[in-house]
Amino acid sequence: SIAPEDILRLTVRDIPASTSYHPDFTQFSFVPRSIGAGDIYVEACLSMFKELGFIDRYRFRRRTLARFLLMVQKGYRDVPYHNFSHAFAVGHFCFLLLRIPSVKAALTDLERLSLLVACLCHDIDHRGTTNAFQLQSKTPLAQLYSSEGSVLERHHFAQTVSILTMEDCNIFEGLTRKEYQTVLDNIREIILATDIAAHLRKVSRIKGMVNVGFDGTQQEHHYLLMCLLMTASDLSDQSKDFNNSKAIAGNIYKEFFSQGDLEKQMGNRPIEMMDRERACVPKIQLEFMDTVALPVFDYISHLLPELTSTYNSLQQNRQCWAILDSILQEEGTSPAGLDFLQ
Ligand SMILES: Cc1nc2ccc(C(=O)NCC(C)C)cc2n2c(-c3cc(OC(C)(C)C)ccc3Cl)nnc12
Ligand SMILES: [Mg+2]
Ligand SMILES: [Zn+2]
Repeated sequence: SIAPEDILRLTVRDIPASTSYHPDFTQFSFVPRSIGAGDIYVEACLSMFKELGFIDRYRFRRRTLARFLLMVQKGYRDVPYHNFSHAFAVGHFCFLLLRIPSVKAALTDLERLSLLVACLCHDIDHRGTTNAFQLQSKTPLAQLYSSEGSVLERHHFAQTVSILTMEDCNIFEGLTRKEYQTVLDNIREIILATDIAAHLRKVSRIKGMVNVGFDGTQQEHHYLLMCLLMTASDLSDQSKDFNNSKAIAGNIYKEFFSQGDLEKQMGNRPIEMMDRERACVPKIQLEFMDTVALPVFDYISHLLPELTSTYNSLQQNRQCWAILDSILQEEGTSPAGLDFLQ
């Protein structure tokens, strides 16, 4: 175990290259970001579709799938957190979930296909700012979608559909009309489920499903399970070794604090979480772990016992944040910027 004061000093550099930690792509402890950058992502995505049997089952043309994946990768912006490496990490975790026998038994093949595609596409063209920012700043996206809500998520879905209409990028061309409609309906619902406000409204229904046990004859349970697998994948960075989680949190706060700076320039006062002068990162992380991340992995590990060790990693990470928080309290340092996260 790491001594508390050492946690502050640990940096991502101190940890041996994460591949030495995570020898195997098919383990939940694998750190997807450790595979580097560039087109290797597309290769890895192709092998995920292959291994899940989707290429054969839905007669994907490899060239079409490769072009689709390249357009998805290109669709992401170079922002600190909501970039393609986040999408790939989310897709990889989803890939591991979809291989679990009880998930294969619970969901239809179309639902599993919808989940993997939705994970890779769920944050396409993210600008590194929140839905609240879109509305307050009356951005073009807000002009488009403010009346429906989930502004960013509707845009992520719209971008996904537009890629499918591009030259030789429609991976679903081999599906029947009914299958095509079902997959697009699923992908829309799954991407909309990644709006944190929508998630918080829905989480009690997910808890209800966990209490009574998954019932495959209920469409509502299929829908709630897909949402739960999506949000767990979206949060999966927090279930890896603490240095990965800490580094990822650092990227998220780069986005949050840049948004806060922008809001100040626009004459608006950012909320504390976005204000680099006021935010206490470990405190926000503790609250986020307790109110959002831990419940998601608590529920999913009740449904899928294979996720127990993942839930335990989140709890360990939560403890690391608690230690960081107490150290910063004792030191009484000014609200911590991001330096200790580097
Ligand atoms: C490490 C980590 N810290 C975070 C700290 C705060 C917040 C935040 O938005 N707080 C304000 C709320 C409580 C009113 C989000 C954080 N977060 C996310 C995240 C999750 C999302 O949505 C799902 C997946 C559906 C939960 C959507 C967007 C994001 Cl950035 N992913 N990782 C993180
Ligand atoms: Mg999102
Ligand atoms: Zn995401």
